[in-house]
Amino acid sequence: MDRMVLNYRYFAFSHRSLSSFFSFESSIYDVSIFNFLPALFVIILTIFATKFFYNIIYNMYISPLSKIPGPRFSSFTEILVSLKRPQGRVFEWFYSLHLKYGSVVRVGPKFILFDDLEAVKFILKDSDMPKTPSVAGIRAHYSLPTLFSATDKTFHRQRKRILSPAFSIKYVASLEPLVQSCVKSLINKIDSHSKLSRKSSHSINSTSNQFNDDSTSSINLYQLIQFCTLDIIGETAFGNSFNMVENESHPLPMKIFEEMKRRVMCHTFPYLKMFFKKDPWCDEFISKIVKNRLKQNSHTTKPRIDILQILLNNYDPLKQSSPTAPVNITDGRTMSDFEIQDQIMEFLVAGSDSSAFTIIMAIIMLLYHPEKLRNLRLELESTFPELQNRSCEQDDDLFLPPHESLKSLKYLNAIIDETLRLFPAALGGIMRQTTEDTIISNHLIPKDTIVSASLWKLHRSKQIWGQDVDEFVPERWFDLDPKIRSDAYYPFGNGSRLCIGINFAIMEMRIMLSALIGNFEFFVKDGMDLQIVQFITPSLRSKKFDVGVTRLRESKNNDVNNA
Ligand code: HEM
Repeated sequence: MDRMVLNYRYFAFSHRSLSSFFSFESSIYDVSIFNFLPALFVIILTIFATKFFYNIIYNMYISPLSKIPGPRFSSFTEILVSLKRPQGRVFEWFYSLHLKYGSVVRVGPKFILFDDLEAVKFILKDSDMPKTPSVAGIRAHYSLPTLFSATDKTFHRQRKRILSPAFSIKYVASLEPLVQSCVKSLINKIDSHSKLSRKSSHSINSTSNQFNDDSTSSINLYQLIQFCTLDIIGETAFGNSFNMVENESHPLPMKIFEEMKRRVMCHTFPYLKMFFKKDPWCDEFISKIVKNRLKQNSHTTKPRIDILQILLNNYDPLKQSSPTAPVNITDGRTMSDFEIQDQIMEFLVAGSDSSAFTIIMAIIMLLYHPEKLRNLRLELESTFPELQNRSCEQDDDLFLPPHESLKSLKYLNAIIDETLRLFPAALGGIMRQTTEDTIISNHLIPKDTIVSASLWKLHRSKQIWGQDVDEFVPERWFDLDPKIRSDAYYPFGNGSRLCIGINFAIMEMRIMLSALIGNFEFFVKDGMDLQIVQFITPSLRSKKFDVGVTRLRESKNNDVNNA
């Protein structure tokens, strides 16, 4: 009791003395704070300025990365990369920097490009480094990873494990009839245009592959191919074709492009986020896909197994459904409804854009290299003799080869390989981040540095591929050293992050390319804008490749008559 009183007295005393101290001092304090404010401001400013200038000096002269060549400005800021990004031409700038500075180039204080074989092999295959945190910029929400954008290894492994059954060789083979039905719609649609073209009066010079008429019979082949790859992903992954080819118009490709561009911009300029307004169209479109499937499932006991069903099977209603709530990012097995939405978006983008881009680039290359086009046709005609006996008058005479017989076609496969060499989807490079101090290409690369494998440059290295590296030469693949294929060619990435859709994409490209080239003669329009841009996936900037078209038999008959 005494102690309590004592303690209380002590508290009363100390409290009184403290309050008197404050009341006594406060007037002095009020005066002094104004006196000291400018000094305080100067001190804070000096600390920041010192830190700022120290960082610049450290990055320019002291950091182990300071010995790596690159634009002077890039040694202390990444702003040059940020400024180039909105134009979608960063890949071209990186390429020119390699030409200027060599194999290892510094493009930011902690951002290094590598184009030599050993370094790229180490970055993609041997080291298994995680993706850079910046990949989160392509997610719908920063805290919710997807398979492509995962940086956490456990999360990535779990998510890949649950999705892999939908991409096994056996399962992909079972999807062939669905792919064929979408490609059939494509060639039927193009055929209906070629019939129009027969009726119209424009002239086509079939020997020079030129087409100079603005008549309605020209088609935007790039758009049709994009529609077809989206129909295929809709049919195979989500259970319904979007019928884009059939209707010949759909906002989806443009809306996806705009949304991806918005995400890149928000990530590049986070302080301007409020100016990049989100269009709810994509979310609403995807939400309809999910609702339709749930409705279909309520009428059947045996739901179809595809990507959408795998996502729904792993739905966890207890996981947060709002992107603002915290999330356990190490759990890649279960998904909230928000995560399912974004994973679907990812498959729509990854599963259609890269394939469509590769197919259109292959066709462009073939149209500008008629002798290669002829070689492909000869190969198709010798494998499928029915191609030589077709009549263009019969509608059901369109050529649609089975995948099994395309697998061994040397020239067709070489064309796909050569296109992916010259125009890999990851034009700007594949980025990873070091998790510890690491030696790459004899340079000490500190922990947390972005290291990028410059695929575009490696795929065009004269030392590896020869003097004709910039030429389209499918023949180079016939007797290529297998070591070059395995170590210097990464169109689908490598290691644990290898493209999950590789088997699917190859089947799709073989079928579509052979069906297009086997059925039609395309005629290039003058003055096409063929500039490539890359935001997340690459595309033609104009979103257009306008061509004239006729059925192949007919164009051959014309050649004979003209002769
Ligand atoms: C010609 C067609 C394609 C090309 C050139 C291509 C290229 C690539 C590349 C280079 C990567 C690795 C990126 C990295 O390591 O950072 C990748 C990953 C991925 N691709 Fe593809 N891709 C194609 C088609 C597809 C298709 C058809 C799908 C789906 C149906 C798909 C889905 C994915 C996914 C989900 C990833 C992330 C895999 C992971 O991180 O584990 N891709 N792709």
